[in-house]
Amino acid sequence: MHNINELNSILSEADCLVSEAQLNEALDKMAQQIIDDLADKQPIVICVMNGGLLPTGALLQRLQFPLELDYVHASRYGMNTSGSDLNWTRYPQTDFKDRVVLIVDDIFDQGHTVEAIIKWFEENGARSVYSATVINKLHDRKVEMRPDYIGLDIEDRFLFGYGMDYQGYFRNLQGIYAVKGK
Ligand SMILES: O=P(O)(O)OC[C@H]1O[C@H](OP(=O)(O)OP(=O)(O)O)[C@H](O)[C@@H]1O
Ligand code: HPA
Repeated sequence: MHNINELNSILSEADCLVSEAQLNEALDKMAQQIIDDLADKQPIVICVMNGGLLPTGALLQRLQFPLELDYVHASRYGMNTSGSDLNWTRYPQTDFKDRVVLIVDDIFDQGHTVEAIIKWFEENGARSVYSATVINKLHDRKVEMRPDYIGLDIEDRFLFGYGMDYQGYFRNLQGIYAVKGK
C-alpha cells in the first residue's frame, strides 16, 4: 500500500490528456466500427485483464448484439521482454475453435502483448482474431501490426487511468492522465 498523500499529489499534479467525454466519443466510434464488422459473427469478446476491464465493460454496453464474453490474464515480464515472453495466469475457458475472437485491452504501447495474444488464439484454432485498444501510444518502438480498432492516439508519456495503472493504482479513473514530467 502506498502513502495516500503521495498518491493524491501524483493525481492532482498529473496532466489530464483525455477527458471522460472524449473517451466516450472514442468508444462510441470504436463500437460502431465493431458493430459494422462483427454484429453477425457471434464473436467471443476477450478482456485482457487487468487493463482491459474498463474498456471491455464500456464497449460491451455499446455492443447490443449476440456475443460471448471471456477473459485472459497475460502480462509482460518486464519492459525489455520480447513478444513471446508473456506470463499467462489465466487462459480462456470458452471453446473458441473456429470462432471469431475480439481481444480488448486498454493500451497498445509497444504492442507485444496484443500481438502475442492474437498469435496464441490463431495458433490454438480461432477462425479469425480482431483486436481493439482504447489507446495507441505514439512512438517508434512498436511491433509491426496494429489493432483493428483504436480509440485515440496519445503522446509517448507514462499514462494512467481508464484501465492503466500507476504502481497498481488509478485504473478506475474515468479519464487518461500522464504523470507530471514523465
Ligand atoms: O503494448 P505493450 O507494450 O505490450 O503494453 C501494453 C500492455 O501493458 C499493460 O499490461 P500489463 O502487462 O502491465 O498488465 P496489467 O494489464 O495487469 O496492468 C496493458 O494493459 C497492456 O496489456
Ligand atoms: O503508459 C502506460 N501506463 C500504464 N501501463 C502501461 N502499460 C503499457 N504502457 C503503459
